[in-house]
Amino acid sequence: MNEFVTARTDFATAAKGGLSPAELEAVLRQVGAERYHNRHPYHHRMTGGDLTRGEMQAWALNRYCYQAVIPRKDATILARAEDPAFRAEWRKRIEDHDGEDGWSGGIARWLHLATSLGLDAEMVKSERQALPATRFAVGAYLSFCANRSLLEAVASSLTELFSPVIIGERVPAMLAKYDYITEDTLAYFKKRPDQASRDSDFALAYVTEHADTPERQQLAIDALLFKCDVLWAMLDALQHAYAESGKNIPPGAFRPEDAR
Ligand SMILES: O=C(O)c1cc(C(=O)O)c2c(n1)C(=O)C(=O)c1cc(C(=O)O)[nH]c1-2
Repeated sequence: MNEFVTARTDFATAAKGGLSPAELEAVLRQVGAERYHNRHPYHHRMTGGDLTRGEMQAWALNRYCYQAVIPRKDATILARAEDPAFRAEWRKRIEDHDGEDGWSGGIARWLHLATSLGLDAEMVKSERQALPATRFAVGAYLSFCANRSLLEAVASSLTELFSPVIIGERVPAMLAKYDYITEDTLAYFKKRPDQASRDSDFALAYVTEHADTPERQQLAIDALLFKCDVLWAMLDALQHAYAESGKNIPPGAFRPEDAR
C-alpha cells in the first residue's frame, strides 16, 4: 500500500473495482501517517525545544492566516451543501471558530496565543507580515473548497483526523521546553481534540459513503494529499525564512527581534 500512496499513483483505480469503505479509510489514514505535518522538521525543532522565540512568533503569526480562513472555507462548503442535515452538522465548525460574536471562538483563542508570545494583535490580524507562501497555501485551500466537488472539499478537511496526534506532541513539549509558554498561552488547544474528533468522524463517514466509485475514491485520496501539502508548504516556508537567523526572510515579512 505504501508505495502507491507515496507515488501518487491511482490507488483506488489500481484496486480494480475500488476499495471497500474500510480499505478507503485505511488508505486515508496512511496518507496522514506518511504526509501529515507532524513529520516536518520545523515541527520536530519545535517539539525538540530548538525554535528561537522569533521562530515561535513567526509560526503563530503565520498560522493565524490558516485559522482565519477556516470558517470562510467552511462557509463555502456550507453554501454548496444541499442536505439540511449536512449543513446543521457542518455549521458547528463555523461556530467553533467565530464564537457567538466573532471574537469568542477559536480565532480569538489563536490571537491570544499570538499576543501571549509578545505579538501585537492588530499586526497579527492584518496578516500583512505573513510569508508569501503562507498566503498562497491558505488561498489555495479556500479555492480548492470553492471549486472542487463537495466530496473533495469534505475529504480535504480530513487532516483533522490526525490533528489530535500533533497537538498531543506539541503541547507538552512547548510547556516543557520553552519557559515563556504557559497553559494559558496554549488555551486554544484545550478544545481542539474533541472538536476535531467530532468533525473528522462526520467527515470520514461522509467520504466513505459518497466515494462510491474508484474514481471518486481517488479524488478523495488526492484531496487529502493536497491538504497535507498545504500544511507542509506552510512549515517549509517558515523553515526557509526563519532558520539560520532569519537569513531568508522575504521583504515585508515579520522580522523577529532575535533575527535583526
Ligand atoms: O494544530 C494543528 O496542527 C491543526 C491542524 C489542522 C489540520 O490538520 O488541518 C487543523 C487545526 N489544527 C485546527 O486547529 C483547526 O481548527 C482545523 C480546521 C481544519 C480544517 O481543515 O477544516 N483543520 C484544522
